[in-house]
Amino acid sequence: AAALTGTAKSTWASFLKSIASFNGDLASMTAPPFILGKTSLVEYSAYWTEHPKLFVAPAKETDPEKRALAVLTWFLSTLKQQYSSRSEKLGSEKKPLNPFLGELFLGHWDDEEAGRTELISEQVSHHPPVTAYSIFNEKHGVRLQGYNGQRASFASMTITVKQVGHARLHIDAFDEDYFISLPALHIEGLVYGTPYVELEKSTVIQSSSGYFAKIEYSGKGWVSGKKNSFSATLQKTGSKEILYNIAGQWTDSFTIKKGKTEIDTYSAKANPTTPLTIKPLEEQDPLESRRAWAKVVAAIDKCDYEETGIEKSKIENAQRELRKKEKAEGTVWERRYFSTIDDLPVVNQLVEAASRWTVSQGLSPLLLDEPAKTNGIWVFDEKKYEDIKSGKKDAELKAAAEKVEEATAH
Ligand SMILES: CCC(=O)OC[C@H](C)CC[C@H]1O[C@H]2C[C@H]3[C@@H]4CC=C5C[C@@H](O)CC[C@]5(C)[C@H]4CC[C@]3(C)[C@H]2[C@@H]1C
Repeated sequence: AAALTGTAKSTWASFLKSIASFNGDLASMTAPPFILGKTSLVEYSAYWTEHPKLFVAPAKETDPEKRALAVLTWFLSTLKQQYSSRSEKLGSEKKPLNPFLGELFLGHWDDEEAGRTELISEQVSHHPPVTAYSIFNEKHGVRLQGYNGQRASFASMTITVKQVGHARLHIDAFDEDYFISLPALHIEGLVYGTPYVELEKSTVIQSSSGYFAKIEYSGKGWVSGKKNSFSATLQKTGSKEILYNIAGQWTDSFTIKKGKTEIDTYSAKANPTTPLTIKPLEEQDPLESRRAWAKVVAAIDKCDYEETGIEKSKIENAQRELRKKEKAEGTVWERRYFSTIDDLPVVNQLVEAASRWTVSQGLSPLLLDEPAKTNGIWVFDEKKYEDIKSGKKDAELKAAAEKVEEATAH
């Protein structure tokens, strides 16, 4: 990307100085106009399933080992979308819009083979920011749910982000669960004004069928020398035998080896993503992200940063007003699709099993993230979903939307 020049260069320099003293909450930072993104973080859940065929593939594998490999392959295919699609489309990472409490992102992918895969993403916490999501394909009985927040720190001109939360895949046909931990990342290229994500350290996938995958990330100048690199292994939990070795670049292609024999390769280029379908803005609920941020996005498109600030403040002031009212009434904002639970037994033993590996590598044991870090352990609430689908909650939804619209209007 072209190096920064003129005012952009000076605003970026002062921005970097401000990051040096930031408090860890990325969302609270005011970034220079050219780095402002037009996408809310609540939309990022969609990156998990832009390849519906790969998402449902495990449901067709009757052999548990091959099914675990299909899950690992799907997970690896999501990394490019999650962590580099904005740089590819926009030339660099951008600062996401900071979702307000209750902000929704709803959509689906239609694929001739996979059928319909539905996406529900909701900002379930604003302080700290936490996004929860549920993505499911009824035809193949494959469901992903999870939640995540970010803890950022800054050192030697690099922003390091640790993700809190986890993802969990369930395959109905085999009543199988996969615990998926989230990669830590750091932002490179800040000093040139073209920030991009590099993944680091390792993550694991632990299945209830007794398969364990670990993925170790490395970047340019590290062992592998190439940026966005990884190497992964799949083994039976507790066994030393490596069943499969997978290695390559998560932004490009990777090969799958059984022993010394290469049995498959995956290339992002050969796997185009399926577009997400969402409702036209006028049909969206006022809490849906693209409708809620439409005026801010329009102002950014016009490069009218004063108007951007005004429209953003309207949304932020409305949120402060709603929180104040709830405090006065002793109520809390009703999360539309998610609830918190005290414990997640189905995941605990997976986390415990996966921790045996992380501890054996001298890493810290995996935790199901202390609830305090994310204002609770968030799970998709099927009952809430059914009540909404049946229309039972129409009045409540309408009232919630009116509250937000009324608070934003003035
Ligand atoms: C205030 C700091 C700032 O604006 O710095 C300017 C730069 C844009 C760099 C910081 C931003 O970089 C973005 C990258 C974002 C992550 C990308 C992908 C994911 C995966 C997804 O499943 C969950 C969210 C996550 C972790 C994003 C979190 C927010 C990140 C780090 C943005 C930074 C503010």
